[in-house]
Amino acid sequence: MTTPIPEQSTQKPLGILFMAYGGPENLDEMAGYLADIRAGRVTSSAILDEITNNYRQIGGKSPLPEFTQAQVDATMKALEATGRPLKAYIGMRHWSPWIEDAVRDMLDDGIEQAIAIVLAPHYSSLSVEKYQKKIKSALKMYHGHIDFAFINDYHTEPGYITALADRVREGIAQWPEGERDDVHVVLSAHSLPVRIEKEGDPYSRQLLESAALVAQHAGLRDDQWSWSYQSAGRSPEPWLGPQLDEHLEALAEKGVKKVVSVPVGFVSDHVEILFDIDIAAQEVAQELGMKLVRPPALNTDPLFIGTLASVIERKAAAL
Ligand SMILES: C=CC1=C(C)c2cc3[nH]c(cc4nc(cc5[nH]c(cc1n2)c(C)c5CCC(=O)O)C(CCC(=O)O)=C4C)c(C)c3C=C
Ligand SMILES: [Fe+2]
Ligand SMILES: [Fe+2]
Repeated sequence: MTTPIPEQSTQKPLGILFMAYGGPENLDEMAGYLADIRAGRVTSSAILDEITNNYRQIGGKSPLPEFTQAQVDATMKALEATGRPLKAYIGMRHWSPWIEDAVRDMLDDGIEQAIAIVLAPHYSSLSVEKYQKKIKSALKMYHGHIDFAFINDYHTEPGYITALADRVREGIAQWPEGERDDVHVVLSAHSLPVRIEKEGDPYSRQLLESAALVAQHAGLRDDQWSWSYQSAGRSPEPWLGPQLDEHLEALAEKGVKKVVSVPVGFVSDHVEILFDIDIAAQEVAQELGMKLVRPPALNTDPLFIGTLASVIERKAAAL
């Protein structure tokens, strides 16, 4: 008697490459990490010391790899319902596990078709495009071929917007009901050099689209929120502003005393939030006599994870 062989799917898994900025696992890795971010330009010891000290104050390592892993696990769980064989890979732009290593693993696994998504909802030639270029150059380097479909942006997705609007409401709710009308919400994102504007980069337009939608969904009055950039790089060229510290000063001059800070360009809690907002901006706010509340980043918020799963699913359906 022969035992029937269970029917097995012969469909090859679709690779899903999740990409993020990358962060050091300990302070000894800082010099190498900065060398990669600064494309080999020498980092002065003053800047190295300053940034190392920032990381020391948030626990001596970047929390980004762990948040990324948790976001990927949750998204893959949400995608199980599609019933399609999928395989997740994680590649970082500026530190290990490198995007190039993830592409190598995908080639070794025989992946033929894949979707690439950056854990950053807004497109820029200086961010998302650079991640995509790394995939292309890794394929060339390994003389391999994978048919990649790129997700460029997802900055107006309803789940992402609603999750951020929830954060805004959570922040405002820190004040007693009678005081909430006086709370001002500052929405922000990573600054980039001003030159991107002349190059027709969609980054700032997309950010302002997200911000306006978040404000609308949170039911904010037009005068109850404003936009600011943050975390400008340490290079001599002009960066998009206003920067968060000067923006807080301008708000204080207008009499604002209660502020909720919600960074819309970052999807997890890492140094640009944990140091740049929770320590540096908080210090400025206190000096100005303001109370500043910063609700947690999206991290594994089910609405955000649902957004990632939905944009991936839609891309997969269109292949
Ligand atoms: C939209 C673009 C960028 C995002 C998002 C971003 C996130 C991010 N950055 C750091 C840490 C550092 N960034 C640094 C410099 C730097 N960052 C960007 C863009 C984004 N970063 C640019 C264009 C630059 C300048 C690079 C250069 O050529 O000089 C640095 C280096 C020191 C400095 O210039 O401040 C650090 C450190 C993290 C952790 C992060 C989170 C996702
Ligand atoms: Fe950066
Ligand atoms: Fe930065």
